[in-house]
Amino acid sequence: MSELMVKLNNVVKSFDDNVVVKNINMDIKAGEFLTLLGPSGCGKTTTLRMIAGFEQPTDGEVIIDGKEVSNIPPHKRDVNTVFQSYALFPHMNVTDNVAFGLKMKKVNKDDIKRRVMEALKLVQLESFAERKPDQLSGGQKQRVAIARALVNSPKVLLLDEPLGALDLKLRKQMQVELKHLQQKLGITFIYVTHDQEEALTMSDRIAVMNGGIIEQLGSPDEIYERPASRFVADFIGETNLFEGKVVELDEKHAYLDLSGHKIPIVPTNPVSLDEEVSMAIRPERIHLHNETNGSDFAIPGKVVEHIYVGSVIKTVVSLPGGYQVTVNETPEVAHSFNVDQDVYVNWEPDKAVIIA
Ligand SMILES: Nc1ncnc2c1ncn2[C@@H]1O[C@H](COP(=O)(O)OP(=O)(O)OP(=O)(O)O)[C@@H](O)[C@H]1O
Repeated sequence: MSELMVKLNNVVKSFDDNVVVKNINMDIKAGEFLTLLGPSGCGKTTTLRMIAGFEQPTDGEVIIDGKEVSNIPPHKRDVNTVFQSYALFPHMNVTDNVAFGLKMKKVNKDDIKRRVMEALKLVQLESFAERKPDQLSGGQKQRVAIARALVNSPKVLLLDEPLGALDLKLRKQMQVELKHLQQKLGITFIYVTHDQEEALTMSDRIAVMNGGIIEQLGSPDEIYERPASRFVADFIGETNLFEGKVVELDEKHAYLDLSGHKIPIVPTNPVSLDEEVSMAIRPERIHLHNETNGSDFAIPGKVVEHIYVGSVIKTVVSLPGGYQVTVNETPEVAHSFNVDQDVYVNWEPDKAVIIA
């Protein structure tokens, strides 16, 4: 997976005076599943459309498989796009929808038939070949759209919120199917979504975008466990954020002062004495205790409420300095602490991250 497939080189896109993609650089490897993730309006779709060829960069280069393609139209690039809206031809049956691109390219009839059947088989729609789009469910329509893209054997498949119109259960099922398909075919997938759970489930790497820039590019694990910025920590999953001053440093730890309590952290980036920093800790990394238990540190607090969310309970605890933290625990553990009870919270020092 080391061969480079798509390269974005200082790519900028403006619409009139509005710069919506600001100097993006990104290397996407052959066979990689890369997701552009971010809130509405952050520039994900515009970035994808520049790779597809539907938009031209205002500045910079788009390189696909070693070739600069910025001025090459979409149909001459080795890429295909799957849209949320499916974009199927309503008057054509499934076979004709999937065959359309190959017919336009004047591929011979036998090859078209074979390739269409192969593509329908990949998405498990062989028995639906004669149906029209309005005789299919949303998930089946999206499978047709995927088959229509795959039939061209593109080097890169671009997917713009392809599961956005499906209900939660079907979306989860299709996420797994799409990931398996991508692994089986070994095609580079570039996937746009604003759904962080979807991105974490499917991707080899995620580019978290915000305001036209990439805030962080990394594996789901890196993005989740080591968010590089406050925005990433906040946008991906749930997190507890603290502000504090570095009051002590030793070989392994930095110690933050949080309203008079010294909190040890294992910093991944160098920090200096007296520096004001932000610290993020995930709810599932915080533990509740009745006593200090002689641990390295324990912050006293009071249970505010329990929130039920299925298999975990979110316990909100007020801490000194006006902070409130959310702690995820199993129902058994959470229920052993009552609302208004005095408690202690702590975590492993290496589970907290210092962020920019
Ligand atoms: N053709 C256009 N003309 C003018 N502005 C545009 C055009 N296309 C996109 N924009 C603007 O560019 C910004 C980024 O849009 P883009 O569609 O890339 O965002 P997105 O991250 O994909 O958001 P969403 O998740 O809502 O689709 C938005 O402010 C949008 O209004």
